[in-house]
Amino acid sequence: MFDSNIYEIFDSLEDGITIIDVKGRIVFLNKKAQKLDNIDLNEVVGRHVLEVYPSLSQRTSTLLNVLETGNSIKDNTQSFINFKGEKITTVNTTLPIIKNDKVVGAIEISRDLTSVKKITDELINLKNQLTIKKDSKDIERKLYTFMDIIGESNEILSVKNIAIKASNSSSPVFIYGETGVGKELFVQAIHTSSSRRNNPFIAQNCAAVPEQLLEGILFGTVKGSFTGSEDRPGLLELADGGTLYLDELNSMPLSLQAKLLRVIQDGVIRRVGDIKEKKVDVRFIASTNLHPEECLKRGLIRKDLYYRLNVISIEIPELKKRKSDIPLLVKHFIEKYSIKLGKSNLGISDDAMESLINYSWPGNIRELEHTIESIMNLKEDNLITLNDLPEHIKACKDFSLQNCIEQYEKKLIEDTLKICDNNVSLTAKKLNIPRQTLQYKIKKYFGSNIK
Ligand SMILES: Nc1ncnc2c1ncn2[C@@H]1O[C@H](COP(=O)(O)OP(=O)(O)OP(=O)(O)O)[C@@H](O)[C@H]1O
Repeated sequence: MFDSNIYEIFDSLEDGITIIDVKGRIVFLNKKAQKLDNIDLNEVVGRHVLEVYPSLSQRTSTLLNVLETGNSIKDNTQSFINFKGEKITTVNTTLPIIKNDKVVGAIEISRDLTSVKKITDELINLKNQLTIKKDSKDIERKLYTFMDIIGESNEILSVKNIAIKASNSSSPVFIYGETGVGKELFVQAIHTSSSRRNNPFIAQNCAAVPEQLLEGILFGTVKGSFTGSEDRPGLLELADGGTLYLDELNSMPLSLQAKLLRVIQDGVIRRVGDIKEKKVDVRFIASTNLHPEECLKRGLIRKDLYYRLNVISIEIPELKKRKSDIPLLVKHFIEKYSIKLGKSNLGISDDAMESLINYSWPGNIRELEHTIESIMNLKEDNLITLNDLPEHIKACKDFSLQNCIEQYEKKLIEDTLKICDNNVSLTAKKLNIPRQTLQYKIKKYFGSNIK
Protein backbone atom coordinates (compact mmCIF):
# COMPACT_ATOMS: atom_id res chain seq x y z
CA MET A 1 0.00 0.00 0.00
CA PHE A 2 2.95 2.30 0.78
CA ASP A 3 6.59 2.40 -0.28
CA SER A 4 8.49 -0.25 1.69
CA ASN A 5 10.84 2.26 3.37
CA ILE A 6 7.93 4.14 4.93
CA TYR A 7 7.24 1.06 7.09
CA GLU A 8 10.73 1.44 8.57
CA ILE A 9 9.91 5.03 9.46
CA PHE A 10 6.63 3.88 11.04
CA ASP A 11 8.63 1.37 13.11
CA SER A 12 10.78 4.10 14.59
CA LEU A 13 7.79 6.13 15.85
CA GLU A 14 6.70 6.44 19.48
CA ASP A 15 3.03 6.19 18.41
CA GLY A 16 1.34 2.95 17.35
CA ILE A 17 0.40 2.64 13.66
CA THR A 18 -2.18 0.14 12.39
CA ILE A 19 -3.08 -0.14 8.71
CA ILE A 20 -5.91 -2.13 7.16
CA ASP A 21 -6.84 -2.67 3.53
CA VAL A 22 -10.20 -2.04 1.87
CA LYS A 23 -11.50 -5.43 3.03
CA GLY A 24 -10.66 -4.67 6.68
CA ARG A 25 -7.63 -6.98 6.74
CA ILE A 26 -4.52 -6.05 8.71
CA VAL A 27 -1.73 -4.92 6.42
CA PHE A 28 0.70 -3.54 8.97
CA LEU A 29 1.28 -2.86 12.67
CA ASN A 30 4.41 -0.95 13.59
CA LYS A 31 6.60 -2.04 16.51
CA LYS A 32 4.83 0.24 19.01
CA ALA A 33 1.36 -1.04 17.98
CA GLN A 34 2.58 -4.64 18.30
CA LYS A 35 3.81 -3.79 21.79
CA LEU A 36 0.58 -2.03 22.80
CA ASP A 37 -1.56 -4.97 21.65
CA ASN A 38 1.04 -7.59 22.61
CA ILE A 39 0.68 -9.08 19.17
CA ASP A 40 3.17 -10.30 16.54
CA LEU A 41 2.78 -8.79 13.09
CA ASN A 42 3.39 -12.16 11.36
CA GLU A 43 0.50 -13.74 13.22
CA VAL A 44 -2.06 -11.12 12.21
CA VAL A 45 -1.12 -9.84 8.80
CA GLY A 46 -3.86 -10.67 6.26
CA ARG A 47 -6.45 -11.41 8.99
CA HIS A 48 -9.63 -9.34 9.43
CA VAL A 49 -9.64 -6.71 12.23
CA LEU A 50 -12.64 -8.30 13.98
CA GLU A 51 -10.95 -11.71 13.92
CA VAL A 52 -7.79 -10.27 15.49
CA TYR A 53 -9.68 -8.10 18.00
CA PRO A 54 -12.80 -10.12 18.90
CA SER A 55 -13.89 -7.59 21.54
CA LEU A 56 -14.57 -5.06 18.75
CA SER A 57 -17.58 -4.94 16.45
CA GLN A 58 -18.32 -3.31 13.12
CA ARG A 59 -19.84 -0.43 15.14
CA THR A 60 -17.05 0.05 17.67
CA SER A 61 -14.02 -0.42 15.41
CA THR A 62 -12.81 3.02 14.39
CA LEU A 63 -10.77 1.56 11.52
CA LEU A 64 -13.86 -0.12 10.02
CA ASN A 65 -15.93 3.02 10.58
CA VAL A 66 -13.45 5.14 8.70
CA LEU A 67 -13.27 2.56 5.93
CA GLU A 68 -17.04 2.67 5.59
CA THR A 69 -17.59 6.42 5.76
CA GLY A 70 -14.33 7.75 4.36
CA ASN A 71 -14.32 10.33 7.19
CA SER A 72 -11.51 10.62 9.68
CA ILE A 73 -11.99 10.31 13.45
CA LYS A 74 -9.80 12.49 15.63
CA ASP A 75 -8.63 12.17 19.25
CA ASN A 76 -10.76 9.20 20.19
CA THR A 77 -9.91 7.88 23.66
CA GLN A 78 -9.88 4.10 23.95
CA SER A 79 -9.17 1.79 26.88
CA PHE A 80 -8.82 -1.92 26.21
CA ILE A 81 -7.28 -5.07 27.61
CA ASN A 82 -4.49 -6.30 25.36
CA PHE A 83 -3.58 -9.92 24.68
CA LYS A 84 -1.29 -9.97 27.71
CA GLY A 85 -4.19 -8.89 29.95
CA GLU A 86 -2.81 -5.36 30.44
CA LYS A 87 -5.17 -2.40 30.49
CA ILE A 88 -4.05 0.03 27.78
CA THR A 89 -5.35 3.55 27.14
CA THR A 90 -4.69 5.26 23.86
CA VAL A 91 -5.87 8.35 22.06
CA ASN A 92 -6.38 7.50 18.40
CA THR A 93 -6.65 9.39 15.20
CA THR A 94 -7.94 7.29 12.31
CA LEU A 95 -7.71 8.41 8.69
CA PRO A 96 -8.85 6.94 5.38
CA ILE A 97 -6.16 6.04 2.83
CA ILE A 98 -7.30 7.41 -0.49
CA LYS A 99 -5.93 6.51 -3.93
CA ASN A 100 -7.45 7.81 -7.16
CA ASP A 101 -10.37 9.26 -5.19
CA LYS A 102 -11.20 5.88 -3.69
CA VAL A 103 -10.84 4.68 -0.10
CA VAL A 104 -8.35 1.80 -0.29
CA GLY A 105 -7.72 1.34 3.40
CA ALA A 106 -7.43 3.07 6.77
CA ILE A 107 -4.60 4.01 9.10
CA GLU A 108 -4.83 4.48 12.86
CA ILE A 109 -2.28 6.43 14.88
CA SER A 110 -2.42 5.58 18.59
CA ARG A 111 -0.78 7.65 21.28
CA ASP A 112 -0.09 5.59 24.37
CA LEU A 113 -1.55 7.28 27.45
CA THR A 114 -1.59 4.19 29.68
CA SER A 115 0.78 5.52 32.32
CA VAL A 116 -0.78 9.01 32.30
CA LYS A 117 -4.27 7.49 32.59
CA LYS A 118 -3.12 5.37 35.53
CA ILE A 119 -1.77 8.43 37.30
CA THR A 120 -4.89 10.51 36.65
CA ASP A 121 -7.13 7.64 37.85
CA GLU A 122 -5.09 7.42 41.04
CA LEU A 123 -5.34 11.19 41.40
CA ILE A 124 -9.13 11.13 41.14
CA ASN A 125 -9.33 8.20 43.59
CA LEU A 126 -7.18 10.14 46.01
CA LYS A 127 -9.23 13.32 45.63
CA ASN A 128 -12.34 11.17 46.06
CA GLN A 129 -11.00 9.68 49.30
CA LEU A 130 -10.14 13.12 50.58
CA THR A 131 -13.65 14.36 49.94
CA ILE A 132 -15.38 11.31 51.36
CA LYS A 133 -13.28 11.31 54.49
CA LYS A 134 -13.51 15.03 55.05
CA ASP A 135 -15.18 14.52 58.40
CA SER A 136 -12.89 11.82 59.67
CA LYS A 137 -9.98 12.83 61.83
CA ASP A 138 -7.48 10.34 60.40
CA ILE A 139 -7.09 12.05 57.06
CA GLU A 140 -7.01 15.72 57.75
CA ARG A 141 -5.54 17.89 55.05
CA LYS A 142 -4.31 21.22 56.23
CA LEU A 143 -5.34 23.99 53.90
CA TYR A 144 -3.83 27.46 54.09
CA THR A 145 -5.65 30.35 55.76
CA PHE A 146 -5.10 34.11 55.48
CA MET A 147 -2.81 33.84 58.52
CA ASP A 148 -0.36 31.83 56.38
CA ILE A 149 0.04 34.63 53.84
CA ILE A 150 3.22 36.43 54.84
CA GLY A 151 3.76 40.02 53.73
CA GLU A 152 3.03 43.53 54.88
CA SER A 153 3.68 45.50 51.71
CA ASN A 154 0.83 47.71 50.51
CA GLU A 155 0.65 45.55 47.40
CA ILE A 156 0.02 42.29 49.26
CA LEU A 157 -2.26 43.91 51.85
CA SER A 158 -4.57 45.27 49.16
CA VAL A 159 -4.71 41.83 47.46
CA LYS A 160 -5.49 40.26 50.84
CA ASN A 161 -8.27 42.78 51.31
CA ILE A 162 -9.98 41.81 48.06
CA ALA A 163 -9.47 38.10 48.81
CA ILE A 164 -11.06 38.46 52.25
CA LYS A 165 -14.07 40.10 50.61
CA ALA A 166 -14.15 37.25 48.08
CA SER A 167 -14.39 34.75 50.91
CA ASN A 168 -17.67 36.32 52.00
CA SER A 169 -19.42 35.38 48.78
CA SER A 170 -19.78 32.40 46.45
CA SER A 171 -19.18 34.33 43.23
CA PRO A 172 -16.57 33.06 40.79
CA VAL A 173 -13.05 34.44 41.15
CA PHE A 174 -10.40 34.91 38.50
CA ILE A 175 -6.80 35.16 39.70
CA TYR A 176 -3.86 36.24 37.65
CA GLY A 177 -0.26 36.06 38.78
CA GLU A 178 3.07 34.75 37.56
CA THR A 179 4.20 31.29 38.56
CA GLY A 180 5.02 30.93 42.27
CA VAL A 181 3.44 34.20 43.47
CA GLY A 182 1.06 32.37 45.80
CA LYS A 183 -2.14 31.95 43.74
CA GLU A 184 -3.05 28.60 45.27
CA LEU A 185 -2.25 29.91 48.74
CA PHE A 186 -4.80 32.70 48.23
CA VAL A 187 -7.36 30.32 46.73
CA GLN A 188 -7.11 27.98 49.71
CA ALA A 189 -7.36 30.92 52.11
CA ILE A 190 -10.52 32.13 50.34
CA HIS A 191 -12.01 28.63 50.69
CA THR A 192 -11.06 28.12 54.33
CA SER A 193 -12.52 31.50 55.28
CA SER A 194 -15.73 30.98 53.33
CA SER A 195 -18.94 29.31 54.43
CA ARG A 196 -17.87 26.32 52.31
CA ARG A 197 -14.87 25.58 54.54
CA ASN A 198 -16.27 22.26 55.77
CA ASN A 199 -16.95 21.06 52.24
CA PRO A 200 -14.44 19.83 49.65
CA PHE A 201 -11.66 21.94 48.22
CA ILE A 202 -10.41 20.47 44.94
CA ALA A 203 -7.63 21.88 42.79
CA GLN A 204 -6.86 20.78 39.26
CA ASN A 205 -4.07 22.06 37.07
CA CYS A 206 -5.53 22.07 33.55
CA ALA A 207 -2.07 21.80 31.98
CA ALA A 208 -1.09 18.75 34.02
CA VAL A 209 -3.23 16.20 32.19
CA PRO A 210 -3.60 15.52 28.48
CA GLU A 211 -6.48 17.45 26.92
CA GLN A 212 -8.24 14.24 25.91
CA LEU A 213 -8.51 13.05 29.52
CA LEU A 214 -9.44 16.37 31.10
CA GLU A 215 -13.13 16.18 30.20
CA GLY A 216 -13.52 12.77 31.87
CA ILE A 217 -11.62 14.02 34.93
CA LEU A 218 -13.83 17.08 35.33
CA PHE A 219 -17.20 15.70 34.31
CA GLY A 220 -16.78 12.01 35.17
CA THR A 221 -17.62 9.09 32.90
CA VAL A 222 -20.23 6.36 32.64
CA LYS A 223 -19.58 2.78 31.61
CA GLY A 224 -19.49 2.52 27.83
CA SER A 225 -19.03 6.24 27.13
CA PHE A 226 -15.85 5.24 25.36
CA THR A 227 -14.32 1.80 24.96
CA GLY A 228 -13.26 0.58 28.38
CA SER A 229 -14.62 3.52 30.36
CA GLU A 230 -15.98 3.14 33.88
CA ASP A 231 -18.63 4.70 36.09
CA ARG A 232 -16.73 7.41 37.87
CA PRO A 233 -17.61 10.85 39.24
CA GLY A 234 -15.63 13.83 37.99
CA LEU A 235 -14.12 16.63 40.04
CA LEU A 236 -17.20 18.82 39.47
CA GLU A 237 -19.28 16.24 41.32
CA LEU A 238 -16.65 15.68 43.98
CA ALA A 239 -16.45 19.42 44.65
CA ASP A 240 -20.21 19.66 45.23
CA GLY A 241 -20.87 22.10 48.07
CA GLY A 242 -17.26 23.25 48.04
CA THR A 243 -14.72 25.01 45.85
CA LEU A 244 -13.14 23.89 42.58
CA TYR A 245 -9.87 25.60 41.69
CA LEU A 246 -8.89 25.39 38.02
CA ASP A 247 -5.26 26.39 37.67
CA GLU A 248 -3.79 27.29 34.24
CA LEU A 249 -7.25 27.61 32.74
CA ASN A 250 -5.64 28.78 29.49
CA SER A 251 -4.53 25.17 28.88
CA MET A 252 -8.11 23.89 28.82
CA PRO A 253 -9.36 23.11 25.29
CA LEU A 254 -11.89 25.70 24.06
CA SER A 255 -14.56 23.04 23.48
CA LEU A 256 -14.31 22.03 27.14
CA GLN A 257 -14.38 25.69 28.20
CA ALA A 258 -17.79 25.95 26.51
CA LYS A 259 -19.04 22.98 28.56
CA LEU A 260 -17.62 24.49 31.72
CA LEU A 261 -19.42 27.77 31.02
CA ARG A 262 -22.70 25.86 30.86
CA VAL A 263 -22.01 24.30 34.27
CA ILE A 264 -21.26 27.71 35.80
CA GLN A 265 -24.40 29.20 34.31
CA ASP A 266 -26.86 26.35 34.87
CA GLY A 267 -25.32 24.53 37.83
CA VAL A 268 -25.85 21.13 36.21
CA ILE A 269 -23.36 18.58 34.91
CA ARG A 270 -23.58 15.51 32.73
CA ARG A 271 -20.94 12.80 32.90
CA VAL A 272 -19.27 11.93 29.58
CA GLY A 273 -21.62 9.55 27.74
CA ASP A 274 -24.47 9.97 30.22
CA ILE A 275 -27.99 11.14 29.41
CA LYS A 276 -28.86 12.18 32.96
CA GLU A 277 -27.99 15.58 34.35
CA LYS A 278 -27.07 16.24 37.95
CA LYS A 279 -27.27 19.47 39.94
CA VAL A 280 -24.05 20.64 41.53
CA ASP A 281 -23.28 23.59 43.77
CA VAL A 282 -19.65 24.51 43.17
CA ARG A 283 -17.74 27.72 43.72
CA PHE A 284 -15.36 28.28 40.83
CA ILE A 285 -11.95 29.88 41.12
CA ALA A 286 -9.74 29.92 38.05
CA SER A 287 -6.26 31.22 37.47
CA THR A 288 -3.69 31.82 34.77
CA ASN A 289 -0.05 32.81 34.88
CA LEU A 290 -0.36 34.56 31.54
CA HIS A 291 -2.03 37.97 31.60
CA PRO A 292 -5.79 37.57 30.92
CA GLU A 293 -5.64 40.14 28.12
CA GLU A 294 -2.93 38.08 26.46
CA CYS A 295 -5.00 34.90 26.92
CA LEU A 296 -7.98 36.57 25.25
CA LYS A 297 -5.87 38.05 22.48
CA ARG A 298 -4.31 34.67 21.70
CA GLY A 299 -7.70 32.96 21.89
CA LEU A 300 -6.62 30.71 24.76
CA ILE A 301 -9.64 31.56 26.88
CA ARG A 302 -13.19 32.03 25.61
CA LYS A 303 -14.36 35.59 26.20
CA ASP A 304 -17.76 34.52 27.55
CA LEU A 305 -16.14 32.16 30.06
CA TYR A 306 -13.63 34.81 31.14
CA TYR A 307 -16.34 37.41 31.81
CA ARG A 308 -18.41 34.83 33.71
CA LEU A 309 -15.43 33.90 35.93
CA ASN A 310 -14.02 37.38 36.35
CA VAL A 311 -16.76 38.48 38.76
CA ILE A 312 -14.11 39.00 41.42
CA SER A 313 -10.74 39.76 39.93
CA ILE A 314 -7.49 39.31 41.84
CA GLU A 315 -4.02 40.09 40.56
CA ILE A 316 -1.08 38.99 42.69
CA PRO A 317 2.04 41.08 42.02
CA GLU A 318 5.44 39.53 41.34
CA LEU A 319 7.83 39.35 44.27
CA LYS A 320 10.19 41.91 42.68
CA LYS A 321 7.36 44.45 42.88
CA ARG A 322 7.03 43.99 46.66
CA LYS A 323 10.62 43.71 47.77
CA SER A 324 9.77 44.97 51.26
CA ASP A 325 8.15 41.55 51.88
CA ILE A 326 11.40 39.69 51.22
CA PRO A 327 12.95 40.02 54.73
CA LEU A 328 9.69 38.79 56.32
CA LEU A 329 9.43 35.88 53.89
CA VAL A 330 13.09 34.94 54.39
CA LYS A 331 12.62 34.87 58.16
CA HIS A 332 9.41 32.88 57.77
CA PHE A 333 11.08 30.23 55.59
CA ILE A 334 14.14 30.05 57.89
CA GLU A 335 11.78 29.35 60.78
CA LYS A 336 9.75 26.85 58.76
CA TYR A 337 12.80 24.84 57.67
CA SER A 338 14.49 25.10 61.08
CA ILE A 339 11.52 23.19 62.46
CA LYS A 340 11.33 20.80 59.51
CA LEU A 341 15.04 19.99 59.51
CA GLY A 342 15.34 19.95 63.31
CA LYS A 343 17.92 22.77 63.31
CA SER A 344 18.24 25.74 65.59
CA ASN A 345 16.75 28.95 64.16
CA LEU A 346 19.46 30.42 61.91
CA GLY A 347 20.33 34.08 61.54
CA ILE A 348 21.19 35.82 58.29
CA SER A 349 23.89 38.42 57.68
CA ASP A 350 22.94 41.88 56.39
CA ASP A 351 24.79 41.51 53.10
CA ALA A 352 23.18 38.11 52.43
CA MET A 353 19.75 39.63 53.06
CA GLU A 354 20.66 42.57 50.83
CA SER A 355 21.48 40.21 47.93
CA LEU A 356 18.22 38.35 48.47
CA ILE A 357 16.37 41.67 48.31
CA ASN A 358 18.20 42.83 45.19
CA TYR A 359 17.71 39.61 43.21
CA SER A 360 14.80 39.65 40.73
CA TRP A 361 13.17 36.26 41.66
CA PRO A 362 11.72 35.17 38.31
CA GLY A 363 10.27 32.10 40.07
CA ASN A 364 8.81 34.38 42.77
CA ILE A 365 8.12 33.07 46.29
CA ARG A 366 8.46 29.43 45.29
CA GLU A 367 12.04 30.15 44.13
CA LEU A 368 12.79 32.07 47.34
CA GLU A 369 11.46 29.22 49.47
CA HIS A 370 13.50 26.60 47.59
CA THR A 371 16.62 28.75 47.86
CA ILE A 372 16.28 29.00 51.66
CA GLU A 373 15.44 25.31 51.95
CA SER A 374 18.48 24.25 49.97
CA ILE A 375 20.82 26.58 51.92
CA MET A 376 19.49 25.25 55.21
CA ASN A 377 19.97 21.65 54.18
CA LEU A 378 23.70 22.25 53.73
CA LYS A 379 24.22 24.69 56.59
CA GLU A 380 26.29 23.61 59.57
CA ASP A 381 26.80 26.82 61.57
CA ASN A 382 24.17 29.31 62.73
CA LEU A 383 24.46 32.24 60.34
CA ILE A 384 23.56 32.40 56.64
CA THR A 385 26.17 34.58 54.96
CA LEU A 386 26.79 35.85 51.44
CA ASN A 387 28.93 32.79 50.73
CA ASP A 388 26.00 30.45 51.31
CA LEU A 389 23.99 32.00 48.47
CA PRO A 390 24.01 30.64 44.91
CA GLU A 391 26.38 32.61 42.64
CA HIS A 392 23.61 34.30 40.60
CA ILE A 393 22.02 35.68 43.79
CA LYS A 394 25.31 36.53 45.46
CA ALA A 395 26.15 38.67 42.42
CA CYS A 396 23.20 40.89 43.36
CA LYS A 397 24.97 42.45 46.30
CA ASP A 398 25.21 46.17 45.76
CA PHE A 399 28.94 47.04 45.76
CA SER A 400 28.48 50.78 45.14
CA LEU A 401 30.51 53.02 47.48
CA GLN A 402 27.35 54.71 48.78
CA ASN A 403 25.82 51.38 49.75
CA CYS A 404 29.03 50.12 51.41
CA ILE A 405 29.27 53.33 53.48
CA GLU A 406 25.60 53.00 54.48
CA GLN A 407 26.04 49.38 55.51
CA TYR A 408 29.08 50.32 57.59
CA GLU A 409 27.21 53.24 59.18
CA LYS A 410 24.26 50.99 60.01
CA LYS A 411 26.49 48.41 61.69
CA LEU A 412 28.35 51.10 63.65
CA ILE A 413 25.11 52.64 64.95
CA GLU A 414 23.75 49.19 65.84
CA ASP A 415 26.89 48.27 67.81
CA THR A 416 27.13 51.62 69.59
CA LEU A 417 23.46 51.51 70.56
CA LYS A 418 24.11 48.09 72.07
CA ILE A 419 27.07 49.36 74.08
CA CYS A 420 25.00 52.34 75.30
CA ASP A 421 22.03 50.21 76.28
CA ASN A 422 19.88 51.81 73.54
CA ASN A 423 20.29 55.27 75.05
CA VAL A 424 20.09 57.57 72.03
CA SER A 425 21.62 60.67 73.65
CA LEU A 426 24.60 58.69 74.88
CA THR A 427 25.04 56.98 71.49
CA ALA A 428 24.89 60.33 69.67
CA LYS A 429 27.52 61.71 72.03
CA LYS A 430 29.79 58.71 71.46
CA LEU A 431 29.40 58.98 67.66
CA ASN A 432 29.83 62.74 67.88
CA ILE A 433 26.68 63.61 65.92
CA PRO A 434 23.53 65.57 66.91
CA ARG A 435 20.81 63.53 68.59
CA GLN A 436 18.28 64.41 65.83
CA THR A 437 20.65 63.17 63.13
CA LEU A 438 21.03 59.89 64.96
CA GLN A 439 17.27 59.57 65.39
CA TYR A 440 16.79 60.13 61.65
CA LYS A 441 19.37 57.45 60.81
CA ILE A 442 17.85 54.96 63.25
CA LYS A 443 14.50 55.42 61.56
CA LYS A 444 16.10 55.02 58.12
CA TYR A 445 18.02 51.85 58.97
CA PHE A 446 15.83 50.14 61.53
CA GLY A 447 12.44 51.63 60.84
CA SER A 448 11.73 52.58 64.45
CA ASN A 449 12.31 55.35 66.94
CA ILE A 450 14.45 54.40 69.90
CA LYS A 451 13.85 56.76 72.79
N1 LIG B 1 2.74 35.27 50.80
C1 LIG B 1 3.23 34.05 51.05
N2 LIG B 1 3.57 33.70 52.31
C2 LIG B 1 4.09 32.48 52.56
N3 LIG B 1 4.30 31.55 51.64
C3 LIG B 1 3.97 31.83 50.37
C4 LIG B 1 3.41 33.10 50.01
N4 LIG B 1 3.17 33.09 48.69
C5 LIG B 1 3.56 31.90 48.24
N5 LIG B 1 4.04 31.13 49.23
C6 LIG B 1 4.59 29.77 49.11
O1 LIG B 1 5.23 29.70 47.84
C7 LIG B 1 4.96 28.47 47.20
C8 LIG B 1 4.28 28.72 45.87
O2 LIG B 1 2.96 29.22 46.08
P1 LIG B 1 1.70 28.76 45.20
O3 LIG B 1 1.78 27.31 44.85
O4 LIG B 1 0.47 29.22 45.91
O5 LIG B 1 2.00 29.62 43.91
P2 LIG B 1 1.18 29.67 42.51
O6 LIG B 1 1.11 31.09 42.11
O7 LIG B 1 -0.12 28.95 42.68
O8 LIG B 1 2.16 28.89 41.56
P3 LIG B 1 1.83 28.19 40.11
O9 LIG B 1 1.36 29.27 39.19
O10 LIG B 1 3.16 27.67 39.68
O11 LIG B 1 0.81 27.14 40.38
C9 LIG B 1 4.11 27.66 48.17
O12 LIG B 1 4.95 26.79 48.91
C10 LIG B 1 3.48 28.71 49.05
O13 LIG B 1 3.18 28.20 50.32
